[in-house]
Amino acid sequence: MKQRPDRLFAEPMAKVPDFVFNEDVARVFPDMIKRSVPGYPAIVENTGVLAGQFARPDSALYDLGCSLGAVTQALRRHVRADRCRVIAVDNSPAMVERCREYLHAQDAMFQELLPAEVVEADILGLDFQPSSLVTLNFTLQFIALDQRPVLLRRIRQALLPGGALILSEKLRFDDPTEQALLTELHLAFKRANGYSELEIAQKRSAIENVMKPDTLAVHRQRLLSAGFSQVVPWFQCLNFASLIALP
Ligand SMILES: Nc1ncnc2c1ncn2[C@@H]1O[C@H](C[S@+](CC[C@H]([NH3+])C(=O)[O-])CC(=O)[O-])[C@@H](O)[C@H]1O
Ligand SMILES: O=C(O)C(=O)Cc1ccccc1
Repeated sequence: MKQRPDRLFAEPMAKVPDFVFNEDVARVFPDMIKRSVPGYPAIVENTGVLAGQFARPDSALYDLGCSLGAVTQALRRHVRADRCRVIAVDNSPAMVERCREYLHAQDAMFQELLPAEVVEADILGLDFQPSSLVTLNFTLQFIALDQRPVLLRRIRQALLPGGALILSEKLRFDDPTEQALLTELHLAFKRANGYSELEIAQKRSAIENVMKPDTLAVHRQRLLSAGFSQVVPWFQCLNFASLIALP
């Protein structure tokens, strides 16, 4: 499928509107996320590999906040457990429409893929089926702070023994030196990927009210409070990390 470059914040804006996952964002999303999130391709591909170890027969695999379904595609490439199905969920109509198109294209290219359905819904209102794997790939950071514990508790309750939640997030750091260093290095990553100072500044202003990163300590404590027994970080690239949470 054709890859369009992200130029959404390239021209000066009188007032930068809050970031929303609309049609404009969906159109450039693969380019935007690869150039903005260090380690994103490695996290997506290896989420599929990890899922292969946790997936159990006759269970659901959830991709929550699926956007265009990159994680769903990785799950379908790597998971071999019998009679598993992927349930990809997003509340952005533009993302869901394109996600379905991408999955149909994957169906046309490969045989014997896991069945996948894309549901247009708020993940806070889901009635979870018994599940061996749940992924929140850069989605929890967009959920209201007071809703995060409720969502994690529901996920924990849906998880079967031997299953896992894979949680990927941008991190914030309490230590000012660590926060400043990793923020500066993330800026260098964006510049190296062709974003201008104006694009970087306007994007930052667009996401600051809608995307609220937590520290690793907050994530760990909240997961344990939600009933998870153990939290194992498996990937970090600058201020972006991914955790395995075991039921
Ligand atoms: N309450 C909600 N209910 C459903 N979806 C939501 C909600 N809030 C936000 N979203 C959706 O969560 C996604 C977050 S992007 C995930 C990337 C993807 N996982 C990827 O691996 O490519 C991360 C980013 O852009 O940094 C968007 O598609 C939102 O519409
Ligand atoms: O943290 C950032 O600076 C980002 O740009 C992350 C991001 C990536 C894609 C959509 C929204 C936020």
